[in-house]
Amino acid sequence: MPTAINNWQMDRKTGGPGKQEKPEYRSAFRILGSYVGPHRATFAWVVVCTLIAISSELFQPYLVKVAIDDNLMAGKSDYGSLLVICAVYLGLSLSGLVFTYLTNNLLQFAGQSIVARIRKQLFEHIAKLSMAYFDKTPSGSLITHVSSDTEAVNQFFNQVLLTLLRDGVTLIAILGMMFYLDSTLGLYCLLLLPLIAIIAISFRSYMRKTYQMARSRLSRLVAFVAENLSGMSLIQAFQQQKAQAEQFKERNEAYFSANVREIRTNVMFNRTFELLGNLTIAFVVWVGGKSVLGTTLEFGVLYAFITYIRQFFQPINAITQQWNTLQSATVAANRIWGVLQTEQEVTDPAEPHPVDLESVQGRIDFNRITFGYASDSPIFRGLDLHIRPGEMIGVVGTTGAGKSSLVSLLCRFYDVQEGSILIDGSDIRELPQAQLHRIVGLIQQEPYLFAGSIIDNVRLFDESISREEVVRACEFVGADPLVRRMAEGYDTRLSDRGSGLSAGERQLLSFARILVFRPKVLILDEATANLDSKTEQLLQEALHIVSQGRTTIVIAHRLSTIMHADRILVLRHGEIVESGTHPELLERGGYYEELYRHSQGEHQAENCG
Ligand SMILES: Nc1ncnc2c1ncn2[C@@H]1O[C@H](COP(=O)(O)OP(=O)(O)OP(=O)(O)O)[C@@H](O)[C@H]1O
Repeated sequence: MPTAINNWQMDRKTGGPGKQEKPEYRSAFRILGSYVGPHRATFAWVVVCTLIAISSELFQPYLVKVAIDDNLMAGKSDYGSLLVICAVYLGLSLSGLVFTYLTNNLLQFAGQSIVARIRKQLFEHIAKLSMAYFDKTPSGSLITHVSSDTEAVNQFFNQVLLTLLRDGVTLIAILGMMFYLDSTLGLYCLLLLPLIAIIAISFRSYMRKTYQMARSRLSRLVAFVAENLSGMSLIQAFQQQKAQAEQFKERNEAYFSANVREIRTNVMFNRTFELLGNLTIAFVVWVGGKSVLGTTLEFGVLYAFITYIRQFFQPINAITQQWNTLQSATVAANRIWGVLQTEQEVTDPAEPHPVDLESVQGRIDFNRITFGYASDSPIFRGLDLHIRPGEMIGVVGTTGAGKSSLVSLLCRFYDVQEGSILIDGSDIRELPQAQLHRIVGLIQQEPYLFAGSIIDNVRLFDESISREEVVRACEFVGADPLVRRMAEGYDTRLSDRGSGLSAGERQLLSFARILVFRPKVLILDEATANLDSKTEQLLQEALHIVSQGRTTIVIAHRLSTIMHADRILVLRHGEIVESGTHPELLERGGYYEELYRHSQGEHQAENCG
């Protein structure tokens, strides 16, 4: 929830999301081009089909010209050839239809396949990135990469590419036909090109601005809604609905006005082009009409010319309209590439040394480790800690002392800067990560549950783990009665992150998960925080069962969770300042004893209450 509040404040300070990135066309085309390779044949067919479709459409006015000049105007009563012309006209219309359909389908298929591949690559790559990357990158921007950015790339293939190809070729072909029919009139039309370019360029920058404004205001609106949804409990608890509605209204109106401005600009642009087209037709009717009257030009040629002029403006319009899409696709492609190029900080060794999982004993050695999230401010400076197989270690300490960081290092979410961490004498950097995570199991304060059935959540979608094993694990940790009370028992589908369950119930399921996966080293990071004493008692019992035969590290603020540990460590500013059993530490009269006295006071207060 603090994230949501911080974002609201940031948003207010900066007035919305950051500046639009500049498109880098060359690198974007190189990136997108690299995906085209496997679909080369499809794209070749797209070009062929497009050329046939364009030819079919452009020959139609020419056919009418032939009918007018060679038949009607020539005064022939040759119904047979007129019928042939009509049949060919119909054939061309049909071929235009069929080949346009084929072009669209082929391009859609290739485009969608490329985008599906990019999306898959992105998702798989993001899942492999190190925790340091997620510390720096807001999840919102990753969601944008996987959803909107890939969609922008999709539009590149299905809209921009198609327009550039079809309308680009159409434009050139129309000019060719015009010159073929009458070079003088063709030359006049060519003179129009600079005028068209001036209009397009002057509108382009304005259209880009309005387009970008609308997009950035939309993402601001969407981000605001997303934050509100994730922070709904806080909003309701603090009665912030009215204040939030006001802020939403402001963003909504800003998006509305940006949209209206964008539409107005587009309409203005289209109408200006239409006006220019009509003026050109009027000009051609005047100049060409004079020639027809002077019998230097055939009537059919004038007819075909007018039709071509009408067709001439449509592709220019379409290409200009695609400019914005091209820009956002370019930015998106570069952004996606940026993520795909991000290297993992924690990697598997070139030659990993796998161990036999069954023979792992669970001995852990932190050998003079030095680590800091920023390398110039270490949390641990040469920390030494050695844990025997099967030992249960309790870790307490002040906030920010480095308790969670210590276990993050053991899970290899980050690598130490100096020293080493060994499991049974093997450096964890030498183990394949997949194996390390089978050896070390972590239960956090907020257990993560996926949308899926209870069974799948416990066995993490691993079908090789039988239903019976899951049920047995749940029985062991005391989760079975809770599951059986649910409407569909073990097949009950959990909603978003298990929101239908209490924190304790979710935690019980994550204990069962640990039993099923049988890691040799078990870590509990504040796993019993935020639970009432009754649920905590239930989890204590579950922990007792789960920790049997395992090296267990328990980080806890509540001393009741770790009182019976074989050894308790007190961490302060990244150093172990006290170490011993519960009675030993009490006798010592240090930080632990102070903590214990404090917790006893709380306990008595709770009982009195
Ligand atoms: N991902 C991170 N990026 C940068 N700094 C971090 C990160 N996680 C923790 N820190 C910092 O490292 C220090 C140790 O944090 P850590 O979470 O390990 O403490 P802790 O003892 O578990 O605290 P708590 O009991 O409050 O959970 C703190 O100063 C914290 O601000």
